[in-house]
Amino acid sequence: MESPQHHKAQSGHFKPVGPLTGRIAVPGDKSISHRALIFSTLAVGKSEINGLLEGEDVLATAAALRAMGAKIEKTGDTWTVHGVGVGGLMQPETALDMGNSGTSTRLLMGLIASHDISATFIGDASLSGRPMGRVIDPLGLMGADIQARMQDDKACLPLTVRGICPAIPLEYRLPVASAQVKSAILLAGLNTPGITRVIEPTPTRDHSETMLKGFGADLSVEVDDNGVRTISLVGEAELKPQSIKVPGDPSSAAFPVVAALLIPESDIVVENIGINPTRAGLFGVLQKMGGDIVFENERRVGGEPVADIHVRHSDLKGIDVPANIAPSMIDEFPILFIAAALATGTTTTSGLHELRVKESDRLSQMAEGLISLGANVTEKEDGLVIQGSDGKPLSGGGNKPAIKTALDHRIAMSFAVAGLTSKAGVTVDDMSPVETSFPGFRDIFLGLSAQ
Ligand SMILES: O=C(O)C1=C[C@@H](OP(=O)(O)O)[C@@H](O)[C@H](O)C1
Ligand SMILES: C=C(OP(=O)(O)O)C(=O)O
Repeated sequence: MESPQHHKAQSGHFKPVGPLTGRIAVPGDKSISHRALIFSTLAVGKSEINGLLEGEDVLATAAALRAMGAKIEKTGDTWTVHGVGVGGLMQPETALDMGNSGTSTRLLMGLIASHDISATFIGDASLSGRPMGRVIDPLGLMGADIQARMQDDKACLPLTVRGICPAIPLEYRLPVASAQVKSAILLAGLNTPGITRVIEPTPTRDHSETMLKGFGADLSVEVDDNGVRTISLVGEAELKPQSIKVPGDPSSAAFPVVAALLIPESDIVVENIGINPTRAGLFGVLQKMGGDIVFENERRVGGEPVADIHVRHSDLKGIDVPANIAPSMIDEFPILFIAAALATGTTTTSGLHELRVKESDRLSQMAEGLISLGANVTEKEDGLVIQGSDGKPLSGGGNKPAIKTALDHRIAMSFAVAGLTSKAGVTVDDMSPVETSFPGFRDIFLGLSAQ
């Protein structure tokens, strides 16, 4: 019932709306939700999770963990996980269907790599084109045997991981700034004797480190003078069950936040959003562009900083977005590009090669879609240069061909927001991928514009 769906395309039309007003919440953080389920599975005993994102990506992780022996159920608003303990995973009987989810795939590959089991990973057309060599290389060094389909010299799904126990502890310097690769290695390290070390020249989201410490793992982080982080994890860990509250997802909050900045007279609060600095880069960039964004009621929930985000309509100015901020807002560039297209002046982005290997090539999909709506966009190898419209709505238009979303939820949601701020509305060819990360997306916007 909860295995990932492979949907039929469902187009959507988004018309200009009046001011957005009111208070809303968005679903739970996707990164933290995946990790809450995985770490709870590795604890001995019963963990409880509140605020879990019930999007298809997270449900794919849950289904795979069940197939490897975890008992995962929902009662009322609370998810309970009866963990099997580090080293206790069972051999899954069928292939693990990861749907559209890169995080599920790469983290679970790491988990399986140091267990004496094997698993085949399959996924949808988007996921099946994404590069897996970045996890295959370090997990191979730890002793796992991974056989993948090759596509244009790139290792891709379907692939089979044959884990090894005991695996060999690894010291690994990340060649690409990726929290998924870091987390895959740490997960493999949990059931490996000795110390596993990941060296991270550019910091990425640190939820795995924070949560592993919370679950009782012996993990330390050292930061040198150049900001290079070394994460050391003592293996053969024993994790203790936890009670976890998942904050609202800043990557989902990004859509109503940008919509409220762009639509005149809007004034909204998005409640209970994670503002971990390794995730919240977009909000700082929008503030630099002149966006009226205030963090209210700042507090900590389960080790993560959280705030209510108050946003009012603002006249945005284009800026030069520094490349080193990219990891802290890597999933938010599509919606930033919409904001930039309506700002006054030029916005320049760079250092964004990674955007080409997400659910779609987000640089080319966004450039193509924005140009079709009348925006002035230049696509470079590692970023977009966008000449803003000086606040004038993009033309959009009923007879323009639908925007192509290429199975990418963030492209779909970005152009939905573009439609709300356009002259004549925007049609998006397929809104079904939105279910991967933001169930209820449309209703939340309807609520804000109806008030
Ligand atoms: O670790 C995670 O939860 C994620 C890391 C990022 O991917 P990369 O590690 O590929 O940058 C991000 O794009 C993804 O949505 C979630
Ligand atoms: C890149 C994303 O997710 P994943 O890598 O898990 O598919 C995303 O949610 O924008």
